Amino acid sequence: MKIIDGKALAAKLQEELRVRVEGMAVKPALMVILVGDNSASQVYVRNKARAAERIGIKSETLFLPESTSEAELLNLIDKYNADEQWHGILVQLPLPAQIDEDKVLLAIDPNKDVDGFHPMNMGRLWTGQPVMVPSTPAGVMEMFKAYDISLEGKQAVVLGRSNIVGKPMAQLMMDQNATVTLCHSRTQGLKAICQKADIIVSAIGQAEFVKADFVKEGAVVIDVGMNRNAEGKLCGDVAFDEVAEKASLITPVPGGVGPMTITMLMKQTVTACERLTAGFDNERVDK
Ligand SMILES: NC(=O)C1=CN([C@@H]2O[C@H](COP(=O)(O)OP(=O)(O)OC[C@H]3O[C@@H](n4cnc5c(N)ncnc54)[C@H](OP(=O)(O)O)[C@@H]3O)[C@@H](O)[C@H]2O)C=CC1
Ligand SMILES: Nc1nc(=O)c2c([nH]1)NC[C@@H]1CN(c3ccc(C(=O)N[C@@H](CCC(=O)O)C(=O)O)cc3)C=[N+]21
Ligand SMILES: [Mg+2]
Repeated sequence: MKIIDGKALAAKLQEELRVRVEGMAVKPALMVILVGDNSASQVYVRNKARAAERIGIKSETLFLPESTSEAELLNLIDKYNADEQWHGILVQLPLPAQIDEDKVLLAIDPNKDVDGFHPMNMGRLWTGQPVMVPSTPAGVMEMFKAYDISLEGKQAVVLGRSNIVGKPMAQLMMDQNATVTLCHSRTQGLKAICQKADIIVSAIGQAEFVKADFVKEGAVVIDVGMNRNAEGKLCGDVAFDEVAEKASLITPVPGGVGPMTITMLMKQTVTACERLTAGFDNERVDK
């Protein structure tokens, strides 16, 4: 068994981005909007700010109260859409109950949608013309590349069908010629499906759900989950110690997918800046 070191790979890719940004006349700028005081979200936005700083990306985090109305948030998004100094706009999810997430994602200019969550960018991904790719699945694909994991003809199983992880993950792997099975809470016979997989990507948010008997000898196991176990310790969806004995490659939590997510978000911000300063428009230009 070998551990896929997301932290080290993220550091390497961030250094490459730093060099790329050094050569840019206009420095990329990212606006992160956090509504409410979700403690996990605070950690994530702090990690994003740190990575931006290391790379030379300007970033600002707007901390809005839990009581913020949908109209207030939509107004702010309009403001940053129109403001040329910002190339990326990210609204941290989840949002408080009074705010409709779909409306918010639709309001962000697709050219500035560094999360790749706007329906336009989602649609482009599914039709094979990606511009902005959701950062978590993009980070997993970078791991496959860095560790020479070919997806060609492989049986891949994705656990979780969310718009931000499971669905784009399945699409990206299919695009690399894997045969993908997308599982969710209504899937019957989930364990047996996993047992046939060459590659398992778990993104369900259930601590230690994927056990050793789910996993074929030699499979690759990617753990996207970010959970707290009974002792309050950060852990993934995979029972790491027992699964590690069967997997050929496995990601840890922390230090696996999380740092890659942050890094791909930074990469998209750099790309958004390059495209916007070159005058590309997502809605009109087929590039
Ligand atoms: N490391 C990183 O960078 C990131 C980590 N995460 C983490 O990944 C996990 C998933 O996130 P996200 O996609 O946003 O979560 P969602 O809650 O939006 O989606 C969870 C998905 O998992 C499915 N699911 C839940 N329980 C089970 C189960 N017991 N068996 C099978 N399927 C199940 C759900 O099924 P159904 O659709 O039927 O309800 C749903 O499709 C979370 O732990 C989150 O914190 C998320 C983003 C980035
Ligand atoms: N609009 C939006 N975009 C997102 O990309 C988004 C989001 N909302 N909401 C929440 C999820 C989750 N997410 C993570 C970011 C960083 C780590 C991360 O840095 N993880 C580290 C350490 C985390 C820790 O110490 O708690 C690690 O796994 O090693 C994890 C998860 C982005 N998300
Ligand atoms: Mg909501």
